[in-house]
Amino acid sequence: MKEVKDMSKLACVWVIGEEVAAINELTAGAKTLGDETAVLFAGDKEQVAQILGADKVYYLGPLTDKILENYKPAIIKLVAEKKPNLLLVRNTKRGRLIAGALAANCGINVLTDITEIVAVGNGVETQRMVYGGAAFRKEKSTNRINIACVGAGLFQAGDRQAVPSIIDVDDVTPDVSIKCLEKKAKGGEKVNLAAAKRVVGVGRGLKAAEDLKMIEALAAELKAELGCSRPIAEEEKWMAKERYIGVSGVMLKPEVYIALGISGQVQHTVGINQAKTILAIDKDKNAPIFKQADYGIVGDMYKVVPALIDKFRK
Ligand SMILES: Cc1cc2nc3c(=O)[nH]c(=O)nc-3n(C[C@H](O)[C@H](O)[C@H](O)COP(=O)(O)OP(=O)(O)OC[C@H]3O[C@@H](n4cnc5c(N)ncnc54)[C@H](O)[C@@H]3O)c2cc1C
Repeated sequence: MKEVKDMSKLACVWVIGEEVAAINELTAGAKTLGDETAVLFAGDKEQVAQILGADKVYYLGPLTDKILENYKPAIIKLVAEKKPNLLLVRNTKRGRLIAGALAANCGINVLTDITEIVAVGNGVETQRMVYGGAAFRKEKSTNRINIACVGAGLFQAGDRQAVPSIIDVDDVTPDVSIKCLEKKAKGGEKVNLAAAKRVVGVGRGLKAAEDLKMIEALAAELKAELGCSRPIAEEEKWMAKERYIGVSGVMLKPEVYIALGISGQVQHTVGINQAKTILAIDKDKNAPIFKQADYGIVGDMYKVVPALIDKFRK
């Protein structure tokens, strides 16, 4: 029987990256957008086996004394040769830099900070936030090749994934005008809030860092991850930056989000738009968070949270 092309998909979508978890997440998205998927990976060769879901992995080389950008010549050559319809990179400084280099060298359109992407004809339609998260803009790119910079949590890696075939790219001459001198493990915690099913978020309603114990106790009862609004991480520094939710932080997709002492400014709420159920607790009945919440409790969180912990324990 003749092969039937799925018209809602592009012929070929690639993912470029160096972190396996991020690559697997982007690959899950690539599979929804393209018939054929491939990953361009630079890093520890042993990690290639952990890359799942794509049809192929092009292995560029290690990153011991190098950075991903050093492989720009090989990436540009491969893209110019194979002409995938769409490339996906993480929306990080490094990902954006690769996107810029590809745009300059291969005439590719760069689609930044996207919150939604669908294949349309031979191009893509994307949505992204503008005015600091106060509004969304839809864009359509009909360019032959596009590269989208995607934040954490837009796609979710599946559980059972196919093992790709591995292709060692052999004519790689890294451009080492920038050399990696030292790598240090990042201090603090590693958390993937974007994948959490339940999240308890706390805001400026919290009076002191030590009161976090009360919030942690609630999160523990609910088997939930802890998150926060930006001021709690950036200003107070009571929680790691990886834990703040919103336009400049993490985008959540949990079953349940509980907002404690968070007023609900748009820069925060865009990060919880995709939560299935939102419960808000705030002492101000006019707090904007109540407009978005499915359930609301107007009250002092210092009274409501211990009462909830008590109830859950019983
Ligand atoms: C460009 C830009 C990007 C930004 N990006 C982000 C982002 O990604 N994420 C983010 O979160 N913010 C972001 N912000 C900041 C954002 O605009 C808000 O300032 C921030 O979200 C407010 O945090 P909050 O709700 O914790 O604090 P507040 O707005 O001060 O709200 C505190 C709430 O706690 C309530 N409260 C006080 N005491 C109690 C109590 N005892 N019990 C119950 N309720 C109580 C108050 O009634 C109030 O509603 C950004 C801002 C800009 C300009």
